[in-house]
This record gives sequence, structure tokens and C-alpha cells, in this order.
Amino acid sequence: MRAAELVDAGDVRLRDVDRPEPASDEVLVEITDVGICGSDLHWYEHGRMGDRIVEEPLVLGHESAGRIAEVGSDVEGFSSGDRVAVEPGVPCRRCEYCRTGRYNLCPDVSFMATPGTDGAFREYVAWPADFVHPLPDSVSTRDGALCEPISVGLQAVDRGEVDVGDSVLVVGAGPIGTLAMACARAAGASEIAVTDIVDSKLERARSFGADHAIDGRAGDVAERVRDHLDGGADVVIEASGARPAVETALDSVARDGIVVLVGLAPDAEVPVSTYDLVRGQIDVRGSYRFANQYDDAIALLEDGRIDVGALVDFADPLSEIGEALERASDPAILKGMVSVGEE
Ligand SMILES: NC(=O)C1=CN([C@@H]2O[C@H](COP(=O)(O)OP(=O)(O)OC[C@H]3O[C@@H](n4cnc5c(N)ncnc54)[C@H](O)[C@@H]3O)[C@@H](O)[C@H]2O)C=CC1
Ligand SMILES: CC(=O)[C@H](N)C(=O)O
Repeated sequence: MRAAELVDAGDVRLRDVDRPEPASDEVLVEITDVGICGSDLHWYEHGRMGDRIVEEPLVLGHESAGRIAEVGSDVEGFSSGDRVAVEPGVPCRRCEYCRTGRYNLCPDVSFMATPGTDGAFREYVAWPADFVHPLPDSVSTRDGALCEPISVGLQAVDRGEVDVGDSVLVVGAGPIGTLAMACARAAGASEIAVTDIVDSKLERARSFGADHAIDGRAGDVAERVRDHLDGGADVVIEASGARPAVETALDSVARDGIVVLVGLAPDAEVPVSTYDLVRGQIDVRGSYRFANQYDDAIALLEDGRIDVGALVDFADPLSEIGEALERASDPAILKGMVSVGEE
């Protein structure tokens, strides 16, 4: 089968490799669609993330869906041809976090497209059946592949305890921020503001349903948030990881509000006034990946409550993976995808 391997920074090669055999508890998925995530671009551009370095060829891509090609001997409930979304992180299932349903925090998770665990820019993936989710007829595999970033959005909204009537500010209108916004709306948020520093992202946020799209380059964002959202946002979801954006998030929350930090910013140290946090009774929370969110993501797609297709700017074939990764690096692109098997 063909697999796109990252061999060095900026160097991804299509190679013929052995097709995997599913273990008894696995299914073999013929991959059809894979989203390109910012983390794929980071690995591609730098060949490393923090102290994790790509030393062996690594297949990128962790937002994937496809069709069942083979079913392991102990697996029940799947048949060849079933269309499925593949959840990319398989935890140990034994630790305290796994046993209490918080498997996104498992220290021994194998997550696709990180050193040691190949991702989905390849024709077939053998994957544990309990981390593979059937798609209803009305949900395409292209949309199903994006259950992954939708699940990140759902997790953020859960962490923010977004409820009916809440006002929400989303900082950063990339795919994660945009999907968090859609998930907040689905959870009942009544008024949603979004801020970004790229014009096209602000326009896309508006067309995706933001009530207020605030240009982060033009002056005091927090003040404008307070004007629009009656004194501040009940919940702020920070989805950029940029230092000034984190400051905006902390400054824009209403009293008794919750700030959810989703953006990953290894170097962003931000001064925090603990005095303001205490007096405002503010919760600041991290939100990491997702746990048990795929079924809800699929339900939102099935109900048409998230038009995830509107996020997608292009879908290139696997044979053009290098060009696809370059195209996706353009800040105006919201979501690029790779179609596997369609040439
Ligand atoms: N916590 C988690 O589980 C996960 C975290 N992430 C992280 O979430 C963040 C968002 O992911 P993507 O949407 O894929 O990234 P992205 O880079 O596509 O989007 C970030 C957006 O933030 C905007 N931005 C940058 N500086 C800003 C500022 N000062 N004010 C307002 N907006 C600003 C950018 O213009 C861009 O539109 C990244 O840091 C990513 O690493 C992604 C997936 C999972
Ligand atoms: C950071 C990412 O983009 C990825 N979804 C991950 O959880 O590692």
C-alpha cells in the first residue's frame, strides 16, 4: 500500500509499505479522507514538537475516516464496507484516568501521527475496534474525518460548562476555534463573539454564525467584548495559543466566568493578576483533546447542526501530499484535506 512518510523536516515521501494485518481486537480501515491539522504542519515544517523529535519515518494525519476492509477475529459489530471515523488516540485502558473516563489524560496514550504511532496519510490503518466509530448514511466520510477537531471543540465546551443563554467569546478562528464556536451554539450559547487577526478568518467566523467578529489588530479587544457581551463573556475559549490572545481571553471574561485554554503554546508565559482572578471569581481551565466525544460529534453532523463541510477549502489526492501540506500552511486556509485512494 502507499503511505506518506515524513522523513525529515519539509521532506514527506510516498512509499510502498506492507499493508497492516488487523490483530484480533482490531479492524482494518481503508482510509478515504484525512484532515490536515496544524500539528501535522508543525511536524512537517520542523520535524519536531518541543522535545519530541521525528527520528524514524512518521506517517502524519490524525483526522481520518474510511471503510472497513477486514475485521479481526474477536471483533463484533463491524462488517466489511462499513463507513467509519477513526478516533486517533488509544489509551492504556488501565490507569486511573482511563478507568474514570478521562482517557484523554492517559500518560500512556498512543496518538496517531506522533513519534511511535503512525497516522492516517496511508491507504490502510489497523486500529482497535473500540476506537472506530460507525458513520450514519447521511454523514460522508469527508465530514466524518472531521469528528476529531469537532471533538476538541466539544471537550472545550464541556470544560467551559457552556449552557443555554450563555455568552461566549472564542479567541482564534482557526478550525478549532470555529468548531468550538459551533459546539457552543449547539450547547445553547445565545451570543457568540469571535476574535482573530486575519480578515478572511473573521469573515468565515461570521458566515459560520458568529454574532460579533472582532478584529484583534484594532485596539482593546476586551473592551469591545465587554461592549458586545454585556460586561464580558460568561465563557471564553482560547483557541490560538498566541500570547496576546491568552491575555485577551483572561481580560474578557465576565465575573464568575470560565476561561478555557485550548491553544497549545509551549512558550507562552502570560502574567496573571491573581488578585483579579480571585475578586472576579474566575476559573481558568485547560482542555486537552477529548474523551467520549465522538458519538456526540457524529450526532451533530447527522442532525445538520454543524456544517463541517463549509470549513474545507480543498481536498488533494495522497499523491500530492507535499503540495497539500504546503497549501494548507497559508494562513487564509481554514481546512485542507487529503483524499486517499481517489486518483
Ligand atoms: N488542547 C487541545 O487538545 C488541542 C489544541 N490545539 C491547539 O489549538 C490551537 C488552535 O488550533 P487550530 O485552529 O488548528 O490553529 P490555527 O493556527 O489554524 O488557528 C489559530 C487562529 O488564531 C488566530 N490568532 C493568532 N493570534 C491571534 C490573536 N492575537 N488574537 C486572535 N486570534 C489570533 C490565527 O489567525 C488563527 O486563525 C493551536 O494552538 C493548536 O495547537 C489543537 C488541537 C487540540
Ligand atoms: C494538537 C493536535 O492538533 C492534536 N489534535 C493533538 O491532540 O495532538
